[in-house]
Amino acid sequence: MSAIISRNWPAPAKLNLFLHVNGRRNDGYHELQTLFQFIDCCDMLDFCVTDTDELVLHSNMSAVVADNDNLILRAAKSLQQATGFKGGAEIWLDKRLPMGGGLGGGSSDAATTLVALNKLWNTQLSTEKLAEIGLKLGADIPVFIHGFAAFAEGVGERLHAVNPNELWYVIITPDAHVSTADVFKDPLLPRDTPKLAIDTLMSQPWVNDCQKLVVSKYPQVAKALGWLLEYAPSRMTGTGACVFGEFTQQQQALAALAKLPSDMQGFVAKGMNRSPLMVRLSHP
Ligand SMILES: C[C@@](CO)(OP(=O)(O)O)[C@H](O)COP(=O)(O)OP(=O)(O)OC[C@H]1O[C@@H](n2ccc(N)nc2=O)[C@H](O)[C@@H]1O
Ligand SMILES: Nc1ncnc2c1ncn2[C@@H]1O[C@H](COP(=O)(O)OP(=O)(O)O)[C@@H](O)[C@H]1O
Repeated sequence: MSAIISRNWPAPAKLNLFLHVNGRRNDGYHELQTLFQFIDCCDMLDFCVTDTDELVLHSNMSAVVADNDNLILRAAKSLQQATGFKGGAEIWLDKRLPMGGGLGGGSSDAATTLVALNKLWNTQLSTEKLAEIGLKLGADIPVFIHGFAAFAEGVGERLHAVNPNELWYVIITPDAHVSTADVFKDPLLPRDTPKLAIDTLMSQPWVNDCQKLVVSKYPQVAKALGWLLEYAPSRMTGTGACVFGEFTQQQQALAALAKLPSDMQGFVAKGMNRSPLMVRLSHP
């Protein structure tokens, strides 16, 4: 009998609708306040439970990230260790999201792996426990595990559900790799934005405190943002390099994208306050 494959587990991307750096902690990490919203563009994962403890990943990105470094295998291993589960899994990743651009695809893949395997292995960890395991692998993983748009504090682990408008976005992926570590190391990064109270979020102008620094160092990001600002309110997500412009109508977003110069790459996406992962979780 052939093994059963559980298919089509989505790992959506996120945007940081704003990102404030409030200070630096003693351990070197930065205190942030950010507003996470998912978008309807996803990597897709399939899983098959196996009898031995082996974890095997098949993907269309393996040449870029070594298996040992892949957050998917690291997440699966962490779940085995936390639960003592004796079996393993074969995992297929269809990588569709641009990597390392502040869209959180790697973190989302890890979150989907934890949520899916917890169900398929019947290990029955709570969402909070999964988020705790995820946080050790990356600061953005908990929000993908909880699956609701959130105002996040700390390094991104203290989450409060919020409902920002689900707008349409034109997202540009500049041809630049921005290292998160380098941005946070830079002496020119502003680190003193006063903390916001949650009830004032929607009435504040939304900014990304990393943007000015990244724009000054990466002409490709400056160019993409400059172009987008001609059409819509626009910002960078995370520590870059991707930038997004906000549109109320899909049609407007598509019309702007159609004018994108041929030396830039981009796509249109819809904001989602509920992750498609949660919808998949409720299906067999
Ligand atoms: C700032 C965000 C916003 O979403 O940027 P993006 O990664 O999405 O661009 C994330 O929280 C990023 O989280 P994560 O992706 O886990 O960060 P990592 O790559 O592990 O961080 C690399 C390095 O950046 C520094 N770092 C990271 C996060 C933080 N709150 N303070 C820091 O000082 C640390 O030196 C860390 O070793
Ligand atoms: N499954 C994965 N998908 C994408 N990146 C991964 C994965 N596993 C590990 N990584 C590493 O994590 C880094 C950050 O990836 P990603 O989450 O896409 O970007 P960001 O953190 O900028 O939002 C990548 O550059 C890559 O080295």
